[in-house]
Amino acid sequence: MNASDQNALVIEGGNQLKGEITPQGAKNEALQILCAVLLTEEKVTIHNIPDIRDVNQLISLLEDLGVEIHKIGDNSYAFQAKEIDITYLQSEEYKAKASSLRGSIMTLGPLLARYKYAKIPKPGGDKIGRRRLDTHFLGFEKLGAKFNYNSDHKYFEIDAHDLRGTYILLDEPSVTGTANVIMAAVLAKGTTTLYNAACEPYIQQLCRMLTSMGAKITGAGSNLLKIEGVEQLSGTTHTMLPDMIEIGSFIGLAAMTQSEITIKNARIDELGLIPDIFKRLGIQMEFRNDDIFIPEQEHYEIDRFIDGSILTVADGPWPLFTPDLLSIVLVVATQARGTVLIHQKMFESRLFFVDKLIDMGAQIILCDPHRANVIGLDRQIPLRGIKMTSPDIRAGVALLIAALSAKGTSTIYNAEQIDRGYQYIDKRLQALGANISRI
Ligand SMILES: CC(=O)N[C@H]1[C@@H](OP(=O)(O)OP(=O)(O)OC[C@H]2O[C@@H](n3ccc(=O)[nH]c3=O)[C@H](O)[C@@H]2O)O[C@H](CO)[C@@H](O)[C@@H]1O
Ligand SMILES: C=C(OP(=O)(O)O)C(=O)O
Repeated sequence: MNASDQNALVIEGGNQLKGEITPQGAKNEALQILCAVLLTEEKVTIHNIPDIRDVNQLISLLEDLGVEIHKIGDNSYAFQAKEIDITYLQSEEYKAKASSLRGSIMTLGPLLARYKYAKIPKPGGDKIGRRRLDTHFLGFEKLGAKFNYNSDHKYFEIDAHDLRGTYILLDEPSVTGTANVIMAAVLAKGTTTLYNAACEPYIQQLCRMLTSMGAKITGAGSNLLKIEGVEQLSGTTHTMLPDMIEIGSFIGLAAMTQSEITIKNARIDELGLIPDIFKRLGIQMEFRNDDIFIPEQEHYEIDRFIDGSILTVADGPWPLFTPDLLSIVLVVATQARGTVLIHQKMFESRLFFVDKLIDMGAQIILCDPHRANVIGLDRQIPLRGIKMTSPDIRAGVALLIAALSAKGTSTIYNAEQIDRGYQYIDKRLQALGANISRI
């Protein structure tokens, strides 16, 4: 038995689910916000932190760097980065921990801002194609940092003795890259104008938090930010938004399993195009105050474009549709009535999980690494349970949704991929009536 066999989900499919589910705090926001605690020596209290693998690893990394951490509630922590042990960056332990998740890359900006030096191994995260980091380092260089990549030891090392605000046109609106440059710029001398910035709700939340710490940022929510450097930042209290990717996943789950589900406290105002895209797949939903009610639906029919042509669902930087939900859209389409073209523009290896769906009986043509054509089965034939391995976090949840709708038993190996981003997923879905166990 290998390691991945030891963390598997066994799913008995075909049950209709029913009930209420509350989304966890947003994983990708948490990774930014946690890194921002390094920017001040004062206390920062954070609420709604999801209890998931990536986030817990980042918290542990902060602790190793010398941040004082107190758990003050189920999902609340107090952090105080009075003194940071910069020598820890030279240790093998740091290398192992920092390279195990993507979010660790965002310690760079705060470390540069406060300690003028940072070092990081190639970060981890999903293997979903090339994940370049140029935007981060080009941005730091524009602010005056000297960057060196040690290809023997696979380390990025940066010196930033004199960070100065300037005009930066990012080469692409990278989410973590934008967060890094913002965090380096808030304590730099002078004003930084950041154009082609990412503006996902994660970034907007980071800007809100930094502003409440005393940073001077305008333009949050747009792709043009102005950051006037300040001498120092103070402590604050911040609450994470609900995870929009979990919310989209639960909408997809309800449709696929023909279930009536209410997603509680969804912060609908922050979901951008997400509800609209699921509505175009034919999924009905009602907004009840801040809850999303998804009724049991026997059939759902994929819309066409106004000119009658086949619908395409594609990803893009915010406010376009997030790439992290395309796998879910794809799986939901397998049981819809109609056809859709899924176009994953950003990542070249994120659609490769469709072979598992095809094994389960789904009708999908993988046109190339970026595009898949899904011909919905309209529940005429259920998917069949199979044994499979989860290649990445969102494919993992898409396969879980497929398994919950399928006839028979499925086993999903490598379930830690799912645990990286979904809090107690088996227990929370069991509470809705799902038949899931962990082996
Ligand atoms: C920890 C974290 O927050 N991870 C998220 C973050 O990763 P991350 O910040 O690593 O992703 P980036 O925004 O840097 O870009 C992701 C990929 O898309 C490509 N790209 C990006 C922008 C663009 O306009 N065109 C383009 O092709 C990049 O070259 C890169 O290969 O943002 C991704 C894109 O939303 C999400 O999938 C990840 O879940
Ligand atoms: C790709 C993702 O995460 P990461 O960037 O941490 O790999 C994701 O959250 O979908």
